[in-house]
Amino acid sequence: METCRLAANHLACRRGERLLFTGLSLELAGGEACHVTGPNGTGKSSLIRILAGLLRPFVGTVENTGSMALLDQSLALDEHLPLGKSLAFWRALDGAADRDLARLGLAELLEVPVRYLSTGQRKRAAIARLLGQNAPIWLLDEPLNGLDTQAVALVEQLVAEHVAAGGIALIASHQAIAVPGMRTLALPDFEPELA
Ligand SMILES: Nc1ncnc2c1ncn2[C@@H]1O[C@H](COP(=O)(O)OP(=O)(O)OP(=O)(O)O)[C@@H](O)[C@H]1O
Repeated sequence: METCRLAANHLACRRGERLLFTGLSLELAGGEACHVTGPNGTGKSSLIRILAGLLRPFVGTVENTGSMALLDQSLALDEHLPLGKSLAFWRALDGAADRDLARLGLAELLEVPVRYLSTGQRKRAAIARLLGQNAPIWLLDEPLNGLDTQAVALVEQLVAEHVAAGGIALIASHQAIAVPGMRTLALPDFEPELA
């Protein structure tokens, strides 16, 4: 896997008139995972979006070496196509074979239109897309939502494998997630006054 690094320098995040967090710095090298925790509304998803380059920080900078793949609540698959064809669209762009479809329990669902997939099946499909991107840096926003116990264990295993192979995983989740050696970053539950 290509060398990777992800650093956030003195980030502050403003949403509307609220300052969600300030002075947030982190640095992750290849082989490291971080679990971002915090009560509802503290800014876990906002942090992930800032790191992904989808939201401008109020203050601070993000640096990354290596490409990033984002897993969040949106599913970037054509709802009207069967799952297999929808994944094939991205496979043609990524130039990589779909990985682990059987392991994700998707092999039997390739003929099913994406719009008919259940919540957990949609999440599994999103994970297939994540794997297909072959990105060294994973940004995962609530990756366990909607998954059954077996699938939760599979995600934990996939993250552990990714990190063991030299990748980075940053995971925002309310739920406990077991990955060996993973650090925790707890977002504070407070609202600093805007200057
Ligand atoms: N576009 C927006 N404009 C104003 N406020 C916003 C916007 N998007 C989100 N917020 C607010 O920012 C705060 C943080 O939202 P965010 O989704 O980052 O929190 P979270 O920690 O991921 O929450 P949860 O645990 O509920 O998923 C919330 O109070 C939310 O209402």
